[in-house]
Amino acid sequence: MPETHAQIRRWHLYPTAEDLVAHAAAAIGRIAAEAIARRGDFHFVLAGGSTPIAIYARLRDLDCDWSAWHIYIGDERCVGPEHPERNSRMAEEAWLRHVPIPAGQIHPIRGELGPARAAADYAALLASVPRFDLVTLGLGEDGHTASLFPDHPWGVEADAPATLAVTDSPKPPPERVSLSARALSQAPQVFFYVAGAAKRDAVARWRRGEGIPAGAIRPANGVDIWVDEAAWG
Ligand SMILES: O=C1O[C@H](COP(=O)(O)O)[C@@H](O)[C@H](O)[C@H]1O
Repeated sequence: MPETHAQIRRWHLYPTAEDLVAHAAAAIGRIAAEAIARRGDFHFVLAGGSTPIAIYARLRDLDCDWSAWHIYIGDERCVGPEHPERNSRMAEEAWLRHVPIPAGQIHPIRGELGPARAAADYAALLASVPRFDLVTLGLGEDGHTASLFPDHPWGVEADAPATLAVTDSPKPPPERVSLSARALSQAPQVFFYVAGAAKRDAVARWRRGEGIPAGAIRPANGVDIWVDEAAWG
């Protein structure tokens, strides 16, 4: 559980964001193929924001059994389905509408319901999910991940709910839904994508062991952080 052990971090440093994208997309493809070979399906939690867009675009070219993929999202902004700030719309445009994953296996958070109802709705869905094989996350300039922000609840406790309703996010839009740190920590593999000089300060704080939200994601196998040189500093 997140509060009972330290975060194990494996940093993967790439010269450019393009290198990071190529290696991260290939790793996702490998993990998917292994999960499908082992159990017949692949349960994948997506990061939102702008950093993963190029990775998602790469995934369009994967040669794989798309019928075995099940897609979730780690956080959502409470705006309409077609709003430009909607994380699920970003993933749809960059990747999902270009591949034949069955529509019933793509599970957006219904941010249009507002934070409380959307969080409850998604928690009910997650209760029936057998497992996550891979969770992917980003890192905000203030150290946030998913929609877990500094000085806000992160849901690290063993009995924390799977989802949190956020009503006062410091980054717009203020209303959001996030998977809790506890839920995001329940995967054998957790990747963070971190690119660009704007993330340098957050990376430095994380490396120093400061208490940023990204540090609250503590899966038993540790986390893999894919970082470009601009963010590494
Ligand atoms: O608001 C959010 O920000 C973080 C970081 O996004 P990025 O644009 O800096 O890559 C993201 O991981 C999260 O999903 C999103 O809702």
